[in-house]
Amino acid sequence: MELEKALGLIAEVPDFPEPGVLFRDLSPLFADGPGFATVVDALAGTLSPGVELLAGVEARGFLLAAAVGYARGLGVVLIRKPGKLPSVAGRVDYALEYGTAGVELPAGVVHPGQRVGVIDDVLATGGTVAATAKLLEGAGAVVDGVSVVLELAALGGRGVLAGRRIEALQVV
Ligand SMILES: O=P(O)(O)OC[C@H]1O[C@H](OP(=O)(O)OP(=O)(O)O)[C@H](O)[C@@H]1O
Ligand SMILES: Nc1ncnc2[nH]cnc12
Repeated sequence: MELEKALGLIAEVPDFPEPGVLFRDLSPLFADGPGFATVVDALAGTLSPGVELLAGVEARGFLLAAAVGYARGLGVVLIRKPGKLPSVAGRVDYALEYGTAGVELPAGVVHPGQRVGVIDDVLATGGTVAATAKLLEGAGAVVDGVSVVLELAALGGRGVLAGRRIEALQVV
């Protein structure tokens, strides 16, 4: 399937999870085999050549990072919401377009100097990716690019992540 058609499978849901938010729901894209494959291949094509490990952000980022990791022969570190990991290397709390959240890094998975590519579905305010980068860099890793399916430019994430290599398959 063509990338444009695959991206067209993303649904827009007004006023979710709260009034005023136009929620981008990737569920129909994830459920479409050819569409999902197209997007995974396109994301795989955005990775820096030196990337050694992928970081997937819970929950939608897990799906994409796992598939891209398989496609490129790379492993995945799960960046989790707080309270899920038995052994934690670090935690960062942050604000979202809707509410607040936190992320945790599992202990003993990321090594100093390791080049990690960050994968998520949506870049909005940039809070999630900034927190993820802080976690990874706190563990001594090198964040070597951020790849997302959809960037919501009006929410300013690219500015928050100034200086980082950001690859978005679609910017709206
Ligand atoms: O750039 P930001 O403003 O930080 O927003 C982007 C994040 O918001 C969504 O995750 P959410 O926290 O809703 O979690 P989910 O994947 O578990 O639904 C999305 O999957 C990104 O991770
Ligand atoms: N509008 C939005 N749609 C989907 N995910 C999001 N994460 C933050 N803002 C979002």
